[in-house]
Amino acid sequence: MTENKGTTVRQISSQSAGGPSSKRPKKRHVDLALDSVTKRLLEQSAEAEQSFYQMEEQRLQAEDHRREAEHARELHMLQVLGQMFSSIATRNPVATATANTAMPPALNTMESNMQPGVPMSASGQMRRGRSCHRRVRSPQSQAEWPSYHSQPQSNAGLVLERSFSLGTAARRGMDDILPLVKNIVPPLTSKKHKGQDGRIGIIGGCQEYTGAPYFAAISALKVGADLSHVFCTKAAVTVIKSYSPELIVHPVLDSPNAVEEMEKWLPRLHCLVVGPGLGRDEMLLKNAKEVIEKSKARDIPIVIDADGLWLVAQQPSVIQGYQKGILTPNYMEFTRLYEAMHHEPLDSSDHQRSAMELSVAMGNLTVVLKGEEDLITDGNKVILCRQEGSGRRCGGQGDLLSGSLGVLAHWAYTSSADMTKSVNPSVVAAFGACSLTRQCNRQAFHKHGRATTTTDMIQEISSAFKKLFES
Ligand SMILES: NC(=O)C1=CN([C@@H]2O[C@H](COP(=O)(O)OP(=O)(O)OC[C@H]3O[C@@H](n4cnc5c(N)ncnc54)[C@H](OP(=O)(O)O)[C@@H]3O)[C@@H](O)[C@H]2O)[C@@H](O)CC1
Ligand SMILES: Nc1ncnc2c1ncn2[C@@H]1O[C@H](COP(=O)(O)OP(=O)(O)OP(=O)(O)O)[C@@H](O)[C@H]1O
Repeated sequence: MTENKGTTVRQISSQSAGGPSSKRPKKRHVDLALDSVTKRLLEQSAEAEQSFYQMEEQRLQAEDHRREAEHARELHMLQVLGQMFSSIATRNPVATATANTAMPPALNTMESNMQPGVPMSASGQMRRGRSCHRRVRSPQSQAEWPSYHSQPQSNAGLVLERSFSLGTAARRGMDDILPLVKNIVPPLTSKKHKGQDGRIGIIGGCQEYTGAPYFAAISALKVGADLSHVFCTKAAVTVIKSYSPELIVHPVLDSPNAVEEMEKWLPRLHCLVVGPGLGRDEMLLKNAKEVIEKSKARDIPIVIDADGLWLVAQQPSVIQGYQKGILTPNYMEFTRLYEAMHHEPLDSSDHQRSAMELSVAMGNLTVVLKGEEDLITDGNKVILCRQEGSGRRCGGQGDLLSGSLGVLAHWAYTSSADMTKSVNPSVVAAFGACSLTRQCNRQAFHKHGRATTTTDMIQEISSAFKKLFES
Protein backbone atom coordinates (compact mmCIF):
# COMPACT_ATOMS: atom_id res chain seq x y z
CA MET A 1 0.00 0.00 0.00
CA THR A 2 2.78 2.44 1.02
CA GLU A 3 4.63 1.58 -2.16
CA ASN A 4 1.45 2.21 -4.18
CA LYS A 5 0.83 5.53 -2.47
CA GLY A 6 4.42 6.54 -3.08
CA THR A 7 4.10 5.62 -6.69
CA THR A 8 0.97 7.74 -7.01
CA VAL A 9 2.62 10.77 -5.43
CA ARG A 10 5.63 10.38 -7.69
CA GLN A 11 3.35 10.11 -10.66
CA ILE A 12 1.48 13.34 -9.80
CA SER A 13 4.67 15.34 -9.26
CA SER A 14 6.18 14.09 -12.50
CA GLN A 15 2.96 15.02 -14.31
CA SER A 16 3.19 18.62 -13.13
CA ALA A 17 6.90 18.85 -13.89
CA GLY A 18 7.41 17.01 -17.13
CA GLY A 19 5.74 16.39 -20.49
CA PRO A 20 3.94 13.32 -21.78
CA SER A 21 7.18 11.43 -22.39
CA SER A 22 8.07 11.42 -18.68
CA LYS A 23 4.49 10.48 -17.64
CA ARG A 24 4.00 7.21 -19.54
CA PRO A 25 6.54 4.85 -17.86
CA LYS A 26 5.27 5.82 -14.39
CA LYS A 27 1.66 5.19 -15.41
CA ARG A 28 2.61 1.77 -16.76
CA HIS A 29 4.37 1.05 -13.47
CA VAL A 30 1.16 1.78 -11.55
CA ASP A 31 -0.86 -0.38 -13.94
CA LEU A 32 1.63 -3.22 -13.55
CA ALA A 33 1.48 -3.01 -9.75
CA LEU A 34 -2.31 -3.00 -9.84
CA ASP A 35 -2.31 -5.88 -12.32
CA SER A 36 -0.09 -7.97 -10.10
CA VAL A 37 -2.23 -7.26 -7.02
CA THR A 38 -5.38 -8.17 -8.95
CA LYS A 39 -3.68 -11.27 -10.31
CA ARG A 40 -2.57 -12.29 -6.83
CA LEU A 41 -6.06 -11.74 -5.47
CA LEU A 42 -7.56 -13.79 -8.28
CA GLU A 43 -5.06 -16.58 -7.68
CA GLN A 44 -5.79 -16.57 -3.96
CA SER A 45 -9.52 -16.68 -4.59
CA ALA A 46 -9.08 -19.55 -7.10
CA GLU A 47 -6.93 -21.41 -4.56
CA ALA A 48 -9.52 -20.87 -1.84
CA GLU A 49 -12.23 -22.13 -4.14
CA GLN A 50 -10.14 -25.11 -5.17
CA SER A 51 -9.40 -26.04 -1.57
CA PHE A 52 -13.08 -25.65 -0.68
CA TYR A 53 -14.06 -28.12 -3.39
CA GLN A 54 -11.25 -30.50 -2.38
CA MET A 55 -12.43 -30.51 1.21
CA GLU A 56 -15.97 -30.92 0.03
CA GLU A 57 -14.96 -33.83 -2.18
CA GLN A 58 -13.27 -35.51 0.81
CA ARG A 59 -16.31 -34.95 2.96
CA LEU A 60 -18.58 -36.44 0.30
CA GLN A 61 -16.28 -39.46 -0.10
CA ALA A 62 -16.34 -40.08 3.64
CA GLU A 63 -20.11 -39.75 3.58
CA ASP A 64 -20.29 -42.26 0.68
CA HIS A 65 -18.21 -44.78 2.65
CA ARG A 66 -20.39 -44.35 5.68
CA ARG A 67 -23.50 -44.87 3.57
CA GLU A 68 -22.09 -47.94 1.86
CA ALA A 69 -21.29 -49.54 5.22
CA GLU A 70 -24.72 -48.69 6.52
CA HIS A 71 -26.31 -50.03 3.37
CA ALA A 72 -24.39 -53.31 3.66
CA ARG A 73 -25.54 -53.65 7.27
CA GLU A 74 -29.14 -53.06 6.27
CA LEU A 75 -28.96 -55.51 3.39
CA HIS A 76 -27.69 -58.09 5.81
CA MET A 77 -30.52 -57.37 8.22
CA LEU A 78 -33.02 -57.56 5.37
CA GLN A 79 -31.68 -60.99 4.42
CA VAL A 80 -31.99 -62.17 8.01
CA LEU A 81 -35.51 -60.78 8.18
CA GLY A 82 -36.36 -62.39 4.84
CA GLN A 83 -35.19 -65.74 6.16
CA MET A 84 -37.18 -65.26 9.35
CA PHE A 85 -40.25 -64.25 7.37
CA SER A 86 -40.00 -67.18 4.98
CA SER A 87 -39.57 -69.64 7.85
CA ILE A 88 -42.72 -68.19 9.48
CA ALA A 89 -44.47 -68.39 6.12
CA THR A 90 -43.52 -72.05 5.68
CA ARG A 91 -44.93 -72.76 9.09
CA ASN A 92 -48.15 -70.75 8.41
CA PRO A 93 -48.93 -70.69 4.65
CA VAL A 94 -52.51 -69.33 5.13
CA ALA A 95 -51.34 -66.16 6.87
CA THR A 96 -48.83 -65.42 4.07
CA ALA A 97 -51.39 -65.87 1.33
CA THR A 98 -53.73 -63.44 3.09
CA ALA A 99 -51.01 -60.84 3.44
CA ASN A 100 -50.02 -61.00 -0.23
CA THR A 101 -53.51 -60.77 -1.67
CA ALA A 102 -54.30 -57.83 0.57
CA MET A 103 -51.43 -55.89 -1.02
CA PRO A 104 -52.63 -53.10 -3.33
CA PRO A 105 -51.85 -54.23 -6.90
CA ALA A 106 -50.28 -50.98 -8.06
CA LEU A 107 -47.86 -50.99 -5.16
CA ASN A 108 -46.49 -54.27 -6.34
CA THR A 109 -45.07 -53.00 -9.60
CA MET A 110 -42.11 -50.86 -10.51
CA GLU A 111 -44.35 -48.73 -12.66
CA SER A 112 -48.10 -49.02 -12.84
CA ASN A 113 -50.12 -47.54 -15.61
CA MET A 114 -53.36 -46.77 -13.92
CA GLN A 115 -56.26 -45.44 -15.95
CA PRO A 116 -57.91 -42.20 -14.93
CA GLY A 117 -60.89 -42.51 -12.67
CA VAL A 118 -60.00 -45.79 -10.99
CA PRO A 119 -61.77 -45.59 -7.66
CA MET A 120 -59.72 -44.97 -4.54
CA SER A 121 -60.52 -45.49 -0.94
CA ALA A 122 -59.87 -42.68 1.51
CA SER A 123 -56.77 -44.47 2.79
CA GLY A 124 -55.24 -44.26 -0.66
CA GLN A 125 -55.54 -47.96 -1.47
CA MET A 126 -56.79 -48.72 -4.93
CA ARG A 127 -59.76 -50.93 -5.33
CA ARG A 128 -59.05 -53.54 -7.94
CA GLY A 129 -59.71 -51.75 -11.22
CA ARG A 130 -58.29 -51.56 -14.73
CA SER A 131 -54.72 -51.19 -13.62
CA CYS A 132 -52.29 -52.34 -16.26
CA HIS A 133 -48.78 -53.35 -15.23
CA ARG A 134 -46.22 -52.41 -17.81
CA ARG A 135 -43.00 -53.54 -16.20
CA VAL A 136 -43.25 -56.11 -13.46
CA ARG A 137 -40.23 -56.14 -11.20
CA SER A 138 -37.93 -59.07 -11.18
CA PRO A 139 -37.26 -60.66 -7.78
CA GLN A 140 -33.89 -58.96 -7.86
CA SER A 141 -35.29 -55.50 -8.47
CA GLN A 142 -37.86 -56.14 -5.75
CA ALA A 143 -34.97 -56.59 -3.40
CA GLU A 144 -33.51 -53.30 -4.58
CA TRP A 145 -36.77 -51.42 -4.28
CA PRO A 146 -38.88 -53.31 -1.76
CA SER A 147 -42.57 -52.42 -1.94
CA TYR A 148 -44.44 -50.23 0.46
CA HIS A 149 -47.25 -52.13 2.15
CA SER A 150 -49.99 -49.99 3.63
CA GLN A 151 -51.15 -52.95 5.65
CA PRO A 152 -52.80 -53.23 9.02
CA GLN A 153 -50.26 -52.18 11.65
CA SER A 154 -50.91 -55.41 13.52
CA ASN A 155 -48.95 -57.32 10.88
CA ALA A 156 -45.55 -56.78 12.44
CA GLY A 157 -43.66 -58.46 9.60
CA LEU A 158 -45.04 -56.17 6.91
CA VAL A 159 -44.69 -53.01 8.95
CA LEU A 160 -41.06 -53.91 9.60
CA GLU A 161 -40.54 -54.53 5.93
CA ARG A 162 -42.01 -51.14 5.13
CA SER A 163 -39.77 -49.29 7.51
CA PHE A 164 -36.73 -51.10 6.19
CA SER A 165 -37.71 -50.61 2.59
CA LEU A 166 -38.09 -46.88 3.08
CA GLY A 167 -34.74 -46.56 4.80
CA THR A 168 -32.94 -48.59 2.19
CA ALA A 169 -34.66 -46.94 -0.73
CA ALA A 170 -33.80 -43.53 0.64
CA ARG A 171 -30.13 -44.30 0.88
CA ARG A 172 -30.00 -46.08 -2.41
CA GLY A 173 -31.64 -43.05 -3.96
CA MET A 174 -28.67 -40.80 -3.47
CA ASP A 175 -26.19 -43.41 -4.61
CA ASP A 176 -28.06 -45.08 -7.40
CA ILE A 177 -30.23 -42.47 -9.04
CA LEU A 178 -27.50 -39.93 -9.72
CA PRO A 179 -25.81 -42.13 -12.37
CA LEU A 180 -29.20 -42.54 -14.03
CA VAL A 181 -29.59 -38.77 -14.20
CA LYS A 182 -26.15 -38.61 -15.80
CA ASN A 183 -27.30 -41.21 -18.33
CA ILE A 184 -30.25 -39.16 -19.52
CA VAL A 185 -28.28 -35.99 -20.22
CA PRO A 186 -28.07 -35.80 -24.01
CA PRO A 187 -24.63 -35.36 -25.55
CA LEU A 188 -23.90 -32.01 -27.14
CA THR A 189 -23.05 -32.80 -30.74
CA SER A 190 -22.93 -30.81 -33.94
CA LYS A 191 -25.37 -33.25 -35.51
CA LYS A 192 -28.41 -31.82 -33.76
CA HIS A 193 -30.63 -28.94 -34.76
CA LYS A 194 -32.22 -26.30 -32.58
CA GLY A 195 -35.08 -27.72 -30.59
CA GLN A 196 -33.92 -31.31 -30.36
CA ASP A 197 -32.73 -31.02 -26.78
CA GLY A 198 -36.05 -29.67 -25.63
CA ARG A 199 -38.82 -27.19 -26.23
CA ILE A 200 -40.47 -26.42 -22.94
CA GLY A 201 -43.72 -24.54 -22.29
CA ILE A 202 -44.50 -22.73 -19.04
CA ILE A 203 -48.12 -21.87 -18.30
CA GLY A 204 -48.12 -18.98 -15.84
CA GLY A 205 -47.48 -15.30 -15.43
CA CYS A 206 -50.11 -12.72 -14.59
CA GLN A 207 -50.39 -9.16 -13.32
CA GLU A 208 -49.07 -10.07 -9.84
CA TYR A 209 -46.49 -12.70 -10.66
CA THR A 210 -43.98 -12.23 -13.43
CA GLY A 211 -40.87 -13.53 -11.66
CA ALA A 212 -42.04 -17.12 -11.19
CA PRO A 213 -42.62 -18.01 -14.88
CA TYR A 214 -39.40 -16.22 -15.78
CA PHE A 215 -37.40 -18.24 -13.22
CA ALA A 216 -38.90 -21.49 -14.47
CA ALA A 217 -38.41 -20.69 -18.16
CA ILE A 218 -34.85 -19.39 -17.88
CA SER A 219 -33.89 -22.33 -15.68
CA ALA A 220 -35.15 -24.71 -18.34
CA LEU A 221 -32.95 -22.96 -20.90
CA LYS A 222 -29.91 -22.93 -18.65
CA VAL A 223 -30.27 -26.63 -17.89
CA GLY A 224 -30.14 -27.29 -21.62
CA ALA A 225 -33.51 -26.87 -23.31
CA ASP A 226 -33.17 -25.23 -26.71
CA LEU A 227 -36.36 -23.17 -26.55
CA SER A 228 -38.44 -21.98 -23.67
CA HIS A 229 -41.97 -20.60 -24.16
CA VAL A 230 -44.04 -18.73 -21.58
CA PHE A 231 -47.83 -18.55 -21.97
CA CYS A 232 -48.96 -15.67 -19.76
CA THR A 233 -51.54 -12.89 -19.56
CA LYS A 234 -51.29 -9.68 -21.55
CA ALA A 235 -50.38 -7.72 -18.43
CA ALA A 236 -47.33 -9.91 -17.78
CA VAL A 237 -45.92 -10.24 -21.26
CA THR A 238 -43.85 -7.07 -21.62
CA VAL A 239 -42.44 -7.43 -18.15
CA ILE A 240 -41.31 -11.02 -18.74
CA LYS A 241 -39.88 -10.18 -22.16
CA SER A 242 -37.92 -7.36 -20.60
CA TYR A 243 -36.27 -9.73 -18.13
CA SER A 244 -34.86 -11.80 -20.94
CA PRO A 245 -34.62 -11.74 -24.71
CA GLU A 246 -34.03 -15.48 -24.62
CA LEU A 247 -37.61 -16.37 -23.81
CA ILE A 248 -40.50 -16.66 -26.24
CA VAL A 249 -43.45 -15.06 -24.52
CA HIS A 250 -47.07 -15.41 -25.66
CA PRO A 251 -49.73 -13.01 -24.27
CA VAL A 252 -52.56 -15.53 -24.62
CA LEU A 253 -53.51 -16.88 -21.20
CA ASP A 254 -56.38 -14.40 -20.74
CA SER A 255 -57.39 -13.99 -24.35
CA PRO A 256 -60.93 -15.03 -25.37
CA ASN A 257 -59.60 -17.96 -27.42
CA ALA A 258 -56.75 -18.79 -25.02
CA VAL A 259 -56.98 -22.56 -25.32
CA GLU A 260 -57.01 -22.48 -29.10
CA GLU A 261 -54.01 -20.14 -29.11
CA MET A 262 -52.00 -22.37 -26.79
CA GLU A 263 -53.09 -25.59 -28.46
CA LYS A 264 -51.45 -24.39 -31.68
CA TRP A 265 -48.09 -24.59 -29.94
CA LEU A 266 -48.54 -27.96 -28.26
CA PRO A 267 -47.27 -30.09 -31.17
CA ARG A 268 -43.96 -28.21 -30.89
CA LEU A 269 -43.56 -28.67 -27.15
CA HIS A 270 -41.82 -31.57 -25.43
CA CYS A 271 -42.98 -30.79 -21.92
CA LEU A 272 -45.35 -28.48 -20.07
CA VAL A 273 -44.81 -26.84 -16.68
CA VAL A 274 -48.10 -25.54 -15.32
CA GLY A 275 -48.47 -23.14 -12.43
CA PRO A 276 -45.52 -20.81 -11.68
CA GLY A 277 -47.12 -17.40 -11.28
CA LEU A 278 -50.44 -18.58 -12.70
CA GLY A 279 -52.51 -16.98 -9.93
CA ARG A 280 -55.92 -18.20 -8.92
CA ASP A 281 -58.25 -16.35 -11.21
CA GLU A 282 -61.09 -18.70 -12.22
CA MET A 283 -60.78 -18.01 -15.93
CA LEU A 284 -57.00 -18.55 -15.98
CA LEU A 285 -57.34 -21.80 -14.04
CA LYS A 286 -60.02 -23.00 -16.47
CA ASN A 287 -57.78 -22.23 -19.44
CA ALA A 288 -54.85 -23.99 -17.79
CA LYS A 289 -57.04 -27.00 -17.11
CA GLU A 290 -58.08 -27.29 -20.74
CA VAL A 291 -54.49 -27.02 -21.93
CA ILE A 292 -53.52 -29.81 -19.52
CA GLU A 293 -56.27 -31.98 -21.03
CA LYS A 294 -55.00 -31.30 -24.56
CA SER A 295 -51.40 -31.97 -23.52
CA LYS A 296 -52.29 -35.32 -21.97
CA ALA A 297 -53.64 -36.37 -25.34
CA ARG A 298 -50.18 -35.59 -26.77
CA ASP A 299 -48.51 -37.80 -24.14
CA ILE A 300 -45.93 -35.24 -23.03
CA PRO A 301 -44.62 -34.93 -19.45
CA ILE A 302 -46.60 -32.36 -17.43
CA VAL A 303 -45.04 -30.83 -14.33
CA ILE A 304 -47.57 -29.17 -12.03
CA ASP A 305 -46.37 -26.62 -9.50
CA ALA A 306 -47.58 -23.65 -7.42
CA ASP A 307 -51.05 -22.45 -8.49
CA GLY A 308 -51.31 -25.43 -10.83
CA LEU A 309 -51.44 -27.51 -7.64
CA TRP A 310 -54.26 -25.31 -6.38
CA LEU A 311 -56.16 -26.31 -9.51
CA VAL A 312 -55.37 -30.01 -8.92
CA ALA A 313 -56.60 -29.75 -5.31
CA GLN A 314 -59.92 -28.39 -6.64
CA GLN A 315 -60.17 -30.85 -9.54
CA PRO A 316 -57.83 -33.84 -9.12
CA SER A 317 -59.21 -35.60 -12.19
CA VAL A 318 -57.40 -33.07 -14.35
CA ILE A 319 -54.16 -35.05 -13.90
CA GLN A 320 -55.13 -38.15 -11.88
CA GLY A 321 -53.77 -41.33 -13.41
CA TYR A 322 -51.64 -39.58 -16.03
CA GLN A 323 -48.33 -41.40 -15.74
CA LYS A 324 -46.25 -38.55 -17.09
CA GLY A 325 -47.71 -36.11 -14.58
CA ILE A 326 -45.38 -34.84 -11.85
CA LEU A 327 -46.56 -32.81 -8.86
CA THR A 328 -44.04 -30.62 -7.01
CA PRO A 329 -45.74 -29.34 -3.84
CA ASN A 330 -44.18 -27.51 -0.94
CA TYR A 331 -45.51 -28.60 2.43
CA MET A 332 -48.48 -26.23 2.33
CA GLU A 333 -49.48 -27.33 -1.17
CA PHE A 334 -48.97 -30.95 -0.20
CA THR A 335 -51.30 -30.62 2.79
CA ARG A 336 -53.95 -29.08 0.56
CA LEU A 337 -53.67 -31.90 -1.99
CA TYR A 338 -53.61 -34.64 0.61
CA GLU A 339 -56.67 -33.35 2.40
CA ALA A 340 -58.54 -32.87 -0.87
CA MET A 341 -57.86 -36.49 -1.82
CA HIS A 342 -58.31 -38.16 1.54
CA HIS A 343 -60.97 -35.94 3.15
CA GLU A 344 -59.16 -36.15 6.45
CA PRO A 345 -56.42 -34.08 8.10
CA LEU A 346 -52.85 -34.90 7.16
CA ASP A 347 -50.93 -36.90 9.74
CA SER A 348 -47.75 -34.86 9.86
CA SER A 349 -45.77 -37.52 11.71
CA ASP A 350 -44.93 -39.65 8.67
CA HIS A 351 -44.26 -37.64 5.52
CA GLN A 352 -43.01 -40.61 3.55
CA ARG A 353 -46.16 -42.56 4.13
CA SER A 354 -48.40 -39.57 3.38
CA ALA A 355 -46.55 -38.78 0.17
CA MET A 356 -46.92 -42.38 -1.00
CA GLU A 357 -50.59 -42.30 -0.14
CA LEU A 358 -51.07 -39.11 -2.13
CA SER A 359 -49.22 -40.59 -5.09
CA VAL A 360 -51.34 -43.75 -5.02
CA ALA A 361 -54.55 -41.74 -4.64
CA MET A 362 -53.51 -39.72 -7.70
CA GLY A 363 -52.98 -42.92 -9.70
CA ASN A 364 -49.25 -43.38 -9.05
CA LEU A 365 -48.26 -39.96 -10.28
CA THR A 366 -44.83 -38.85 -9.19
CA VAL A 367 -45.01 -36.55 -6.18
CA VAL A 368 -42.06 -34.39 -5.14
CA LEU A 369 -42.60 -33.12 -1.60
CA LYS A 370 -40.07 -30.31 -1.17
CA GLY A 371 -38.59 -29.47 2.18
CA GLU A 372 -35.55 -29.94 4.39
CA GLU A 373 -35.11 -33.15 2.44
CA ASP A 374 -36.99 -33.62 -0.81
CA LEU A 375 -39.12 -36.70 -0.91
CA ILE A 376 -39.83 -38.25 -4.30
CA THR A 377 -42.33 -41.05 -4.74
CA ASP A 378 -44.38 -42.74 -7.42
CA GLY A 379 -46.32 -44.73 -4.85
CA ASN A 380 -44.00 -47.74 -5.13
CA LYS A 381 -40.90 -46.38 -3.50
CA VAL A 382 -39.64 -43.26 -1.83
CA ILE A 383 -36.37 -41.58 -2.65
CA LEU A 384 -34.96 -38.82 -0.53
CA CYS A 385 -32.84 -36.08 -1.98
CA ARG A 386 -30.57 -34.76 0.72
CA GLN A 387 -28.16 -32.84 -1.48
CA GLU A 388 -26.83 -30.14 0.79
CA GLY A 389 -28.44 -26.73 0.22
CA SER A 390 -28.43 -23.86 2.66
CA GLY A 391 -30.65 -22.16 5.18
CA ARG A 392 -31.66 -19.47 2.71
CA ARG A 393 -35.30 -19.79 1.56
CA CYS A 394 -35.87 -16.93 -0.89
CA GLY A 395 -38.98 -17.17 -3.08
CA GLY A 396 -38.59 -18.65 -6.55
CA GLN A 397 -36.43 -21.68 -5.73
CA GLY A 398 -39.39 -23.90 -6.47
CA ASP A 399 -39.69 -22.28 -9.90
CA LEU A 400 -36.06 -23.10 -10.64
CA LEU A 401 -36.88 -26.67 -9.66
CA SER A 402 -40.02 -26.99 -11.80
CA GLY A 403 -38.40 -25.42 -14.88
CA SER A 404 -35.36 -27.72 -14.61
CA LEU A 405 -37.63 -30.68 -14.05
CA GLY A 406 -39.45 -29.92 -17.29
CA VAL A 407 -36.26 -30.42 -19.32
CA LEU A 408 -35.04 -33.41 -17.34
CA ALA A 409 -38.44 -35.10 -17.66
CA HIS A 410 -38.28 -34.69 -21.43
CA TRP A 411 -34.79 -36.18 -21.49
CA ALA A 412 -35.76 -39.02 -19.16
CA TYR A 413 -38.81 -39.98 -21.22
CA THR A 414 -36.86 -39.94 -24.47
CA SER A 415 -34.04 -42.06 -23.02
CA SER A 416 -34.14 -45.82 -23.40
CA ALA A 417 -35.21 -48.01 -20.47
CA ASP A 418 -31.56 -49.17 -20.36
CA MET A 419 -30.45 -45.65 -19.53
CA THR A 420 -32.85 -45.32 -16.62
CA LYS A 421 -32.41 -48.99 -15.64
CA SER A 422 -36.19 -49.24 -15.88
CA VAL A 423 -36.63 -46.83 -13.00
CA ASN A 424 -39.64 -44.56 -13.51
CA PRO A 425 -38.33 -41.70 -15.74
CA SER A 426 -40.32 -39.13 -13.74
CA VAL A 427 -38.50 -40.23 -10.59
CA VAL A 428 -35.09 -40.00 -12.26
CA ALA A 429 -35.89 -36.52 -13.59
CA ALA A 430 -37.27 -35.36 -10.24
CA PHE A 431 -34.19 -36.52 -8.42
CA GLY A 432 -32.02 -34.63 -10.90
CA ALA A 433 -34.02 -31.42 -10.53
CA CYS A 434 -34.03 -31.56 -6.73
CA SER A 435 -30.29 -32.22 -6.53
CA LEU A 436 -29.58 -29.43 -8.98
CA THR A 437 -31.76 -26.86 -7.20
CA ARG A 438 -30.21 -27.64 -3.85
CA GLN A 439 -26.67 -27.54 -5.24
CA CYS A 440 -27.41 -24.15 -6.87
CA ASN A 441 -28.71 -22.94 -3.54
CA ARG A 442 -25.59 -24.10 -1.80
CA GLN A 443 -23.19 -22.54 -4.31
CA ALA A 444 -25.09 -19.26 -4.43
CA PHE A 445 -25.19 -19.13 -0.64
CA HIS A 446 -21.45 -19.73 -0.52
CA LYS A 447 -20.99 -16.54 -2.55
CA HIS A 448 -23.83 -14.32 -1.36
CA GLY A 449 -24.85 -15.58 2.07
CA ARG A 450 -28.03 -13.98 3.39
CA ALA A 451 -28.32 -11.86 0.26
CA THR A 452 -28.79 -14.93 -1.96
CA THR A 453 -31.74 -14.66 -4.36
CA THR A 454 -33.11 -16.99 -6.99
CA THR A 455 -31.31 -14.99 -9.67
CA ASP A 456 -28.02 -15.85 -7.94
CA MET A 457 -29.03 -19.49 -7.89
CA ILE A 458 -29.83 -19.44 -11.61
CA GLN A 459 -26.33 -18.15 -12.26
CA GLU A 460 -25.00 -21.30 -10.60
CA ILE A 461 -26.94 -23.73 -12.82
CA SER A 462 -24.08 -24.22 -15.25
CA SER A 463 -21.41 -25.12 -12.69
CA ALA A 464 -23.80 -27.04 -10.42
CA PHE A 465 -24.97 -29.10 -13.39
CA LYS A 466 -21.37 -29.85 -14.41
CA LYS A 467 -20.42 -30.82 -10.89
CA LEU A 468 -23.38 -33.12 -10.37
CA PHE A 469 -24.02 -34.65 -13.76
CA GLU A 470 -20.97 -34.17 -15.95
CA SER A 471 -18.06 -35.07 -13.69
N1 LIG B 1 -41.08 -13.64 -7.83
C1 LIG B 1 -42.25 -14.23 -8.10
O1 LIG B 1 -42.97 -13.83 -8.99
C2 LIG B 1 -42.66 -15.41 -7.31
C3 LIG B 1 -43.95 -15.85 -7.42
N2 LIG B 1 -44.38 -16.96 -6.83
C4 LIG B 1 -45.74 -17.35 -7.15
O2 LIG B 1 -46.60 -16.91 -6.17
C5 LIG B 1 -47.81 -17.62 -6.27
C6 LIG B 1 -48.25 -18.06 -4.92
O3 LIG B 1 -47.32 -18.99 -4.39
P1 LIG B 1 -47.15 -19.19 -2.83
O4 LIG B 1 -46.28 -20.36 -2.61
O5 LIG B 1 -46.70 -17.91 -2.21
O6 LIG B 1 -48.68 -19.45 -2.43
P2 LIG B 1 -49.49 -20.10 -1.27
O7 LIG B 1 -49.80 -21.49 -1.61
O8 LIG B 1 -50.61 -19.18 -0.99
O9 LIG B 1 -48.52 -20.15 -0.05
C7 LIG B 1 -48.38 -19.07 0.71
C8 LIG B 1 -48.36 -19.52 2.14
O10 LIG B 1 -47.94 -20.84 2.30
C9 LIG B 1 -47.16 -20.97 3.47
N3 LIG B 1 -46.01 -21.79 3.12
C10 LIG B 1 -45.28 -21.70 1.98
N4 LIG B 1 -44.34 -22.63 1.96
C11 LIG B 1 -44.51 -23.36 3.10
C12 LIG B 1 -43.83 -24.48 3.63
N5 LIG B 1 -42.80 -25.05 2.97
N6 LIG B 1 -44.24 -24.95 4.81
C13 LIG B 1 -45.29 -24.38 5.46
N7 LIG B 1 -45.97 -23.31 4.98
C14 LIG B 1 -45.58 -22.81 3.82
C15 LIG B 1 -46.86 -19.59 3.96
O11 LIG B 1 -47.60 -19.42 5.15
P3 LIG B 1 -47.19 -18.40 6.34
O12 LIG B 1 -45.72 -18.47 6.48
O13 LIG B 1 -47.67 -17.08 5.86
O14 LIG B 1 -47.93 -18.91 7.50
C16 LIG B 1 -47.40 -18.70 2.89
O15 LIG B 1 -48.14 -17.61 3.38
C17 LIG B 1 -47.53 -18.78 -7.20
O16 LIG B 1 -48.03 -18.48 -8.47
C18 LIG B 1 -46.04 -18.82 -7.24
O17 LIG B 1 -45.55 -19.40 -8.43
C19 LIG B 1 -43.48 -17.82 -6.08
O18 LIG B 1 -43.05 -18.79 -7.01
C20 LIG B 1 -42.32 -17.06 -5.50
C21 LIG B 1 -41.66 -16.14 -6.47
N1 LIG C 1 -35.81 -26.51 4.84
C1 LIG C 1 -35.14 -26.67 3.70
N2 LIG C 1 -33.84 -26.99 3.69
C2 LIG C 1 -33.17 -27.15 2.53
N3 LIG C 1 -33.74 -27.02 1.32
C3 LIG C 1 -35.03 -26.71 1.27
C4 LIG C 1 -35.82 -26.53 2.44
N4 LIG C 1 -37.07 -26.21 2.07
C5 LIG C 1 -37.07 -26.21 0.72
N5 LIG C 1 -35.85 -26.49 0.24
C6 LIG C 1 -35.44 -26.58 -1.16
O1 LIG C 1 -35.86 -25.43 -1.87
C7 LIG C 1 -36.34 -25.78 -3.14
C8 LIG C 1 -37.70 -25.14 -3.33
O2 LIG C 1 -38.57 -25.56 -2.33
P1 LIG C 1 -39.63 -24.59 -1.68
O3 LIG C 1 -40.29 -25.34 -0.59
O4 LIG C 1 -39.00 -23.28 -1.39
O5 LIG C 1 -40.62 -24.43 -2.92
P2 LIG C 1 -41.76 -23.41 -3.19
O6 LIG C 1 -42.33 -22.87 -1.92
O7 LIG C 1 -42.70 -24.05 -4.12
O8 LIG C 1 -40.95 -22.28 -3.95
P3 LIG C 1 -41.43 -20.93 -4.67
O9 LIG C 1 -40.91 -19.84 -3.82
O10 LIG C 1 -40.79 -20.98 -6.01
O11 LIG C 1 -42.93 -20.97 -4.75
C9 LIG C 1 -36.38 -27.30 -3.20
O12 LIG C 1 -35.31 -27.74 -3.99
C10 LIG C 1 -36.13 -27.74 -1.79
O13 LIG C 1 -35.27 -28.83 -1.76
